[in-house]
Amino acid sequence: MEVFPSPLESAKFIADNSKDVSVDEEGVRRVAESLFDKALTAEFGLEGWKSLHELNPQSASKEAVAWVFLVDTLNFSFWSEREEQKYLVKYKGKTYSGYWSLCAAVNRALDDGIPITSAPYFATVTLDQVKHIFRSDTEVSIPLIEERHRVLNESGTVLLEKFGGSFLTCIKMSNGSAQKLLHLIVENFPSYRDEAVYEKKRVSFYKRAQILVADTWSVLEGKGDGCFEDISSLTIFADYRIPQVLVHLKAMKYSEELMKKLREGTIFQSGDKEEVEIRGCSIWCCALICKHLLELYEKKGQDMRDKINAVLLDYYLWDYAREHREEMKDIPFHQVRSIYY
Ligand SMILES: Nc1nc2c(c(CN[C@H]3C=C[C@H](O)[C@@H]3O)cn2[C@@H]2O[C@H](COP(=O)(O)O)[C@@H](O)[C@H]2O)c(=O)[nH]1
Repeated sequence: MEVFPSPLESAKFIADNSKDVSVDEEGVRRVAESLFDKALTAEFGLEGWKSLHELNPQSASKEAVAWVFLVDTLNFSFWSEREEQKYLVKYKGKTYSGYWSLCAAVNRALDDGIPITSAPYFATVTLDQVKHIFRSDTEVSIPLIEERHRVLNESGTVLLEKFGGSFLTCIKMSNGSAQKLLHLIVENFPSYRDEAVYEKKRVSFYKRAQILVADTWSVLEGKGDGCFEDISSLTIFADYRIPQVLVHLKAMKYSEELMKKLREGTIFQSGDKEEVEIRGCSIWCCALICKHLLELYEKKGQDMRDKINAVLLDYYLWDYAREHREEMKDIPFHQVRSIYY
């Protein structure tokens, strides 16, 4: 059995050695306090995954699980070099950008009778078919279209060869363990192996693998095959929006030098020191926010461990970032073209 570095241990190691990114303890405390009342609302709960997002599947069927697997296999790199020229998809009268444009394109294909979520289809889908399915309603195409085609064929082939063509089989093999499912995903689907080397040590983030476990938990409403007793062992998902919102909320800080590079629009490479520090410190910062939030409730005699975890904190912060895009525009996000997030 291969050894996988733990994203949480990786994050602590990165945060302890980071030069250009730091977690602000006082800021973390303030964010935890500001979330105290929120933690009890529907916005923070597992139900929000369906009730707040019309493009997400509303059922807990095998087809809904297949939808989650397909979307999280393609859940990466939606940012555009110029804000005014973006990939957009119109669906049922609404125009969607970023991650939601991916979901809109998938739902549009399904409505057109294209079985995009079925493994025999996406294992052999052609590049031209992928270009048609993810066609844009602007001049700007979806980024990394060739890589998307490659990971679709790769993931579909693995699903067919190892799991009878169904991700639900993979979920059942995890026997209700989030960590087991995480390892099955990283072990069998190469495009999910989101790792780096930092200060000569192998570190992991497993952003798409962890969000796939989390979205599986959400779409199955934490019940049946989706009841993971260790769901709280997952970390937040180190994308390019969570770091932005943590800096905006002053729970995390960038050095002057890094801020200058970000403001100049530097394109980093996957695995660069700055990128690893941004992602690792984001995971560690959110682990501390969760810890403080649980302690605040403990002081009031309330054990909130089944209502507060990194998954729900992540979903809340990610939705917050989308709703506060305007206020956050002076905080740059780090630009990397990568299939990992
Ligand atoms: N940390 C974290 N990263 C997330 C998500 C999601 C979608 N999850 C939604 C689905 C159900 C839940 O209720 C969530 O609302 C996408 N991403 C990442 O964001 C980036 C896209 O950003 P923008 O360009 O602004 O759309 C890109 O790296 C993408 O991989 C999340 O939840 N957490």
